[in-house]
Amino acid sequence: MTQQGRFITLEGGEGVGKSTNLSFVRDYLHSRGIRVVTTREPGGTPVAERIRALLLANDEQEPLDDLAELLLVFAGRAHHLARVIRPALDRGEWVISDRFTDATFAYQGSARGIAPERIAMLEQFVQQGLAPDLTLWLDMPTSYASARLSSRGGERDRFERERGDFFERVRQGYRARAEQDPGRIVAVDAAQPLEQVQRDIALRLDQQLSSWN
Ligand SMILES: Nc1ncnc2c1ncn2[C@@H]1O[C@H](COP(=O)(O)OP(=O)(O)OP(=O)(O)O)[C@@H](O)[C@H]1O
Ligand SMILES: Cc1cn([C@H]2C[C@H](O)[C@@H](COP(=O)(O)O)O2)c(=O)[nH]c1=O
Repeated sequence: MTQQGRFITLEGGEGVGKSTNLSFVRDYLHSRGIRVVTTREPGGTPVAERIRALLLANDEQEPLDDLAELLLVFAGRAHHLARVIRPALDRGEWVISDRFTDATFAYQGSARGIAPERIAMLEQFVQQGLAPDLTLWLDMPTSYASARLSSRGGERDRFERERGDFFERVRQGYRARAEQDPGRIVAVDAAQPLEQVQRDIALRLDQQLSSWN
């Protein structure tokens, strides 16, 4: 009998350590004999990566409209679900994604100001009830994240160039999601040294694995 695949997402603002800890979660689950597919949003397939490039591009000549941004996010997600996420779950593999729909509520909803009801409508239409089983929300003060991003260097994408309280609104958006769905979304204090962050994640994964068995 094929085991049921599980869907885990990592969420949080810019530079909180999602990619770093996604590798940790993948290796942790591998070490327990679980077959894992890792992916990311926006992106995750060649077509969805082209949509990602559109979303992240800095085009000062023609700034992207907020509603167009939202629809592009869901267009990429529909394709990603059809080509990668659903097939992997159907094969009994676990999927770990660097960001998913909580990011849409935080960025397009809380930060850009699109009504959550509109996002929820698209969520239902595109995902047809499919949602993460567990979300690790890596949370830390926005000033820490911006210091980490500065030390990483490189050119900033369209989101990373946002100013004012944009990232504070993103953080509030994630907090609101976590309050609405405390059984699924677990806050992890991402301002701690990496070893402690990963001890907290491992503890949470252990609890979750035993409750799923
Ligand atoms: N707990 C930690 N303490 C200190 N530095 C960390 C910690 N976690 C990650 N970092 C460092 O912070 C930087 C950003 O980490 P990472 O790229 O994993 O974040 P991210 O959330 O995936 O970023 P992005 O939003 O840009 O995709 C990297 O240089 C990483 O090594
Ligand atoms: C899934 C998703 C993502 N975004 C934004 C958030 C980030 O700024 C970029 C992705 O870059 P990163 O390397 O993962 O930091 O996309 C968004 O606005 N809405 C979404 O649903």
